[in-house]
Amino acid sequence: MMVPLRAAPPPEVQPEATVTGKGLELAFDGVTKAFGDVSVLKGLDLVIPAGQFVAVVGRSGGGKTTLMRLIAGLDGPTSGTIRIDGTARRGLQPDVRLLFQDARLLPWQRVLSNVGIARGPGWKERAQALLAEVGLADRAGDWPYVLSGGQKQRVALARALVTEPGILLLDEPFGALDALTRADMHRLLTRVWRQHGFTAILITHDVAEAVALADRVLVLRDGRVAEDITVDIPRGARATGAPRLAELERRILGAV
Ligand SMILES: Nc1ncnc2c1ncn2[C@@H]1O[C@H](COP(=O)(O)OP(=O)(O)OP(=O)(O)O)[C@@H](O)[C@H]1O
Repeated sequence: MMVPLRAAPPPEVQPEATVTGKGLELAFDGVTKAFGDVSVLKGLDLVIPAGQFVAVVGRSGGGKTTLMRLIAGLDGPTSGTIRIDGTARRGLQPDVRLLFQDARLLPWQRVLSNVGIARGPGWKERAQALLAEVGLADRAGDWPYVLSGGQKQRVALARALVTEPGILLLDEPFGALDALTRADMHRLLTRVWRQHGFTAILITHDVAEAVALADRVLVLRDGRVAEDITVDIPRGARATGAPRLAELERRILGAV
């Protein structure tokens, strides 16, 4: 039997992202983090809806990595609560994955095994499919040392996605790449974010990167969110350098 096709909505109301809705909501209630006498985060109140792409910018030492470590469960807040989909976060959780500036691949494992690090039934097929998604289908049998920096980051991205995380934390993942490779990675990340629907939190020093990728940019200053800026420009229009984009960049730079 033929399944009737649903009529596509007119282009002007078509949602920009085809998110499958696996992202998790992240909430901070009065989150404080102190190291000795120094408060790095000072009572953060924030809700990041499921599936949103948020960039966090701020000066060096502003607490960005500390924030990531708290979300990842690598460290706990001094006071306050972090909730993931309404539940207080405790310790490491498999639905939150991290991507760092260095790919951190296991040098003694081939590319396929690096991606399929969480074994289990069907892991090879799953790892192979993810390698294809990041454009490395033909590199499954290679050792990590033969890959370029950008290719290593693609493998790390595939590995992060293998457990279908609800939240992906990206701590300056493209900082070490050249401009062209970085632009390729931006396109790839946008594509997989749409495809997989995770909530993305990207730390970056690069304001242009923040407004190119995110729905929302948080400026972290003196342990607080100094600015919370919505990037109200469709992604398709961002590459062309819309005047509104330059205006947002100036505003963010001013706040940093
Ligand atoms: N384990 C720790 N013990 C003591 N102080 C710490 C610890 N971790 C971080 N800090 C301090 O907290 C402050 C914020 O550090 P954090 O790494 O979060 O900043 P950042 O915004 O990520 O900086 P960068 O952009 O340079 O990576 C810094 O002053 C740092 O020295």
